[in-house]
Amino acid sequence: MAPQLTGAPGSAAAGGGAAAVKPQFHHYHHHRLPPRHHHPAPASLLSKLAFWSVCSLSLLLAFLLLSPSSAPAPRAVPDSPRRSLHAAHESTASWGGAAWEKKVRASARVRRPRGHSVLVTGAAGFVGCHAAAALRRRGDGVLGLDNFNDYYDTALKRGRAALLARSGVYVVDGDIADPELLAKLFDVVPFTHVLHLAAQAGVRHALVDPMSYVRANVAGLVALLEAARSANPQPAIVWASSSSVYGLNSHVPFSEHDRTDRPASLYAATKKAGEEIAHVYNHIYGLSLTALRFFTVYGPWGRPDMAYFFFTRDILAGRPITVYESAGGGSHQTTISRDFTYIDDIVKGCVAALDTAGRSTGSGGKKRGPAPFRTYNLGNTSPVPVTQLVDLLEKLLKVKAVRKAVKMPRNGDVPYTHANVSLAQRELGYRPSTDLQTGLKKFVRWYLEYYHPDLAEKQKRHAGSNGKGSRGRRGSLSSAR
Ligand SMILES: O=C(O)[C@H]1O[C@H](OP(=O)(O)OP(=O)(O)OC[C@H]2O[C@@H](n3ccc(=O)[nH]c3=O)[C@H](O)[C@@H]2O)[C@H](O)[C@@H](O)[C@H]1O
Repeated sequence: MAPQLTGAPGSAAAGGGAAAVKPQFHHYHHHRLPPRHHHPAPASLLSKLAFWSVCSLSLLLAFLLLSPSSAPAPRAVPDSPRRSLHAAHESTASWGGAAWEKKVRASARVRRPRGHSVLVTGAAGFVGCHAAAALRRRGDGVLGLDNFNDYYDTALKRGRAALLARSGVYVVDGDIADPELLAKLFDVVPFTHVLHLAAQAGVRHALVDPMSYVRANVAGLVALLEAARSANPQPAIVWASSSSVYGLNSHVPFSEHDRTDRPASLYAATKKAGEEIAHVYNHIYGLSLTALRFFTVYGPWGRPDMAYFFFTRDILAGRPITVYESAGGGSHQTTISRDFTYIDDIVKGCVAALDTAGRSTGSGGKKRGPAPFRTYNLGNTSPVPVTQLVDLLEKLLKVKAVRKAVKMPRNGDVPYTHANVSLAQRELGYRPSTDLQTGLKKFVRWYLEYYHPDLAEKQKRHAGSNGKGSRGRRGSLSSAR
């Protein structure tokens, strides 16, 4: 039975709990202070002094109790659920306790011979939820981890997690930057692999909130690698880097041998930093590490901050869309293009990377021999101009877009991406098979069913009367069927 996913936006507001303990003394203080020249009787003065001392002490106590750094939690197994209160994302989620551990173990239990036990970080994210579902479908043990932050609509993230829950994948509500939680997870489950997809994504948003990129993509990655290198056994790690590391590289198609030292955005710089950090952990601790450079991934259950997604929303609402049309000063390209890659192709690449990842060699925090260190492009190999993306959306939505063509601003975007995937093809058997038109059709069908079920129904009836009927798949993560 398909879940109803069109409800109100999620209520999991990050950091909302702090307001409840904020002292509201300002007005009280102001109104009750005695007049300046009034001399109260000694007894009354003493009782006032006592009253304010108690207030100050309570405030100090409340501050100390709620401050994460002042109350380091012990590494011991907590009997009752614990609240995560970490600076990177003030998750109000609780974890720990016997019932929680049972759920964690059940989710990570392998159900096929020689299957993997995989921790998927960012499991309530776009790629994370599809990858977790695919691994679970073939019988791998899968545990999700996600902090459900509000970078975009948390209801969408909760919806993805709800679907995963139905297929037996539990998504722990917690942060990758929470070392105690990570240590606990590795204590409870001897993960063979980590698919690390939790990150602060989005190229342009880095102009707005640069520190969120440093926290998630640098500090968060280090926290995860620290936990993995101390784990016994050490897992093999496959993680999401980005096509954006190629930055101002003008040699096309982009190959893994090309320069990646000229990023155009802070997002790209943090992903590039991640690749270097990963090398350190491979070199010192013998962790098996594979970086996958994703090229503009799109599809059902996608990210609302990406152009194909918000273009769809705005076209349907009759709002103008801004289409970047020329690079202005680029050496060889004038058309802004992307190597748009369909989610199912990316998931196949992730699964193949997990299957082919050699083992980590360290134990007890020490390297015992060389471990694999790999980097692969996962793209589609056929760039499409953004103007053509809009043409396709107009056709599929049957609505004309109100286009505002502008020269690409200097906002971190690069003019052009194009993947050379021959290395992934050779070593992972990666062969992208979905062109943009086919993939967008699947995205649009999902989008309408999720956000505009009436419109979806109308389109279906129309297609049915033309002999092209399709069965609704609302609430399903298997987008390829
Ligand atoms: O491959 C990656 O590593 C990255 O892919 C994605 O970034 P991008 O390729 O930039 O995708 P996206 O924002 O959808 O813009 C698509 C096109 O629309 C153009 N664009 C964008 C906005 C706008 O208003 N107008 C416009 O023309 C824009 O100039 C661009 O040409 C992920 O978001 C990122 O997290 C990272 O994973």
